[in-house]
Amino acid sequence: MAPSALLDAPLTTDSPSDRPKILIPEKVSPDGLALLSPYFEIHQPKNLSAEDLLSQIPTYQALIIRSETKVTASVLAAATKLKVVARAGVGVDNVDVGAATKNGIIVVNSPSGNIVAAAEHTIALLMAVARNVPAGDRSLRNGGWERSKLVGTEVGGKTLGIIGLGKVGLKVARMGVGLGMKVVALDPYASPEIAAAANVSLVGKLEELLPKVDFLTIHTPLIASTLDLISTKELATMKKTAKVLNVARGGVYNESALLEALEAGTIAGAGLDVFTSEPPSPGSPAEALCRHPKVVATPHLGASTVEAQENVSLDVCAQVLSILNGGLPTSAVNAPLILPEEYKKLQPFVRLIEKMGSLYTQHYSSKASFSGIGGKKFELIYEGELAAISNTRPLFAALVKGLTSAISDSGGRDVNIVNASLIAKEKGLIINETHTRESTDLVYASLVTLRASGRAGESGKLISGYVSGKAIYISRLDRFNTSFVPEGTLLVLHNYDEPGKIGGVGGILGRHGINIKYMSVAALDRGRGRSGSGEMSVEHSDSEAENEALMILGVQGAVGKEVEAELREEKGILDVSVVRL
Ligand SMILES: NC(=O)c1ccc[n+]([C@@H]2O[C@H](COP(=O)([O-])OP(=O)(O)OC[C@H]3O[C@@H](n4cnc5c(N)ncnc54)[C@H](O)[C@@H]3O)[C@@H](O)[C@H]2O)c1
Ligand SMILES: O=C(O)[C@H](O)COP(=O)(O)O
Repeated sequence: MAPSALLDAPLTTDSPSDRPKILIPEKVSPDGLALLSPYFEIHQPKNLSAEDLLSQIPTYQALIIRSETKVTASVLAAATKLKVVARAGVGVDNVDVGAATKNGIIVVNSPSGNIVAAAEHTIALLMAVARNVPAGDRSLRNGGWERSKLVGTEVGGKTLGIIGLGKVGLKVARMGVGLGMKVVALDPYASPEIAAAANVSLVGKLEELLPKVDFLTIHTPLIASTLDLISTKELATMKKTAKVLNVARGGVYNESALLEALEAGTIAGAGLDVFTSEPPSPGSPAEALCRHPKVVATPHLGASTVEAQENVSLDVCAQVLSILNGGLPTSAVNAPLILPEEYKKLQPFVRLIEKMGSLYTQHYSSKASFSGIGGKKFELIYEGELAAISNTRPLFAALVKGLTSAISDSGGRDVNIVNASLIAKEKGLIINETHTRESTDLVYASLVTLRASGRAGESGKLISGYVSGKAIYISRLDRFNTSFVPEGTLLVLHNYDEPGKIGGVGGILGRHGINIKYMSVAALDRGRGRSGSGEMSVEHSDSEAENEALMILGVQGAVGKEVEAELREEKGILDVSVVRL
């Protein structure tokens, strides 16, 4: 997808110092950066220390990294402006994704940009360990000509064991088959059909796989279940002639156990691209492995091809561009996938629902009976066309943002699709979404209703809204049908529906220099509301008097406490709330 597909309004090319800033502390291909440089100030410091990253991160909106930068919880907590961490590659084990989610920071990666590179590097190591290529090269450079000492083994006809038949593993499997190898794999989540189509025999247990293989390669992520997956016990069950490969992550083989097995002749060799600490720390088993005569080692070069680096750079920079412009990523690690077409349809409703949430909190918090939003049950009811959209996560997030923004203590952190559920949980909000497709008498293409029910004894509340073109409207507030744009400063006055009210209120506002921009008088809904939400029951603790109305005024000028108090004292005014949307 072209990055511009998600852009609503083009980003401005302000003078460099005013532009949002992007930090790129590692080498990332310039292909993707060209997408960003017209709009953002890009900093590419060399050898940025952990301390420098921590002190500099607060000024950046985006951070683009590879596998060397450690994006810790402390870095993310300090990153008050950061919207996105983009990993120009696959593995995000150097990013504290949980902390990013908590802070509302999207983590994106490039899940397929370097698969070919990683698979080809695995095959390069396979051939190198099978045919002693590096040892021959080393010997020759030192003036040697050691032919009989460096006799290798053919891979054709041999058994290649693969643990992890995902994107890289499957590619390696196909390449192995191409080399004439028999391929056996272990992956509890792999599709048997895909494996069969690639001529791969799946086995169910490690014990079944290990004794069979001449070469073993692991292509899993490093997670709790794969840490030290192959250690002393497992190595002991392998052929003495077997050789192992690791182009996944350091730690899937226990490095001390592997070193011992090579020393003891339990297995014959290893090709290693990744280590538990990179570069291996002095004196560590990883460092000893790199120097070991039976090992061919490379410094995490699996993704280091020109082509892969172009791919991953373009992938993540397009996502950074989209996110910094309020759009969506295409492959977020900690956010749900939403198709761009769906997101476009949802966008005006995102604005509407955020305003509805904010209107709810501000309008009702002025009432003596209001007991906060925590512990309340909210229902978002989607009617009409909107009911057909299944992925409404942005609408859920918009409600959480709207409800909490007026009372936010989230340290200025935005509520977004990444952290909305977490924040809702923290604030004790219970939010359900209902898709009502049966609504037949809707005036609008889609209608959204927010229904809030309080704790026992508290009355329920309703707010409905709709979208017309790009404009958003509130069509109902509790028992009153209305139509106003939820923007700017609004005065919501609950009053008796009798002559003179407008003049009295206008007089007070005029005396305080407050300009009325527009006014909407909302009448009591006496039947099924035209908005379709009339059948939803609203409990009232207020008087059920038939002659009540709501007056909604869009005003310009500061509405202070004294103005509010004066309005409350005005004859026939039952209640007043000031809402800033
Ligand atoms: N060296 C490099 O430069 C380089 C480059 C690219 C990828 N990688 C690494 O390669 C690894 C694989 O990447 P990928 O894109 O193929 O990932 P992937 O998610 O597509 O595949 C991983 C596979 O591992 C399987 N798996 C998970 N736990 C398992 C277990 N306990 N036993 C067996 N199988 C298990 C999963 O089912 C999945 O099929 C990752 O660790 C990635 O970071 C390294
Ligand atoms: O996870 C990955 O994408 C690979 O390990 C590549 O890491 P790199 O970007 O640091 O080369």
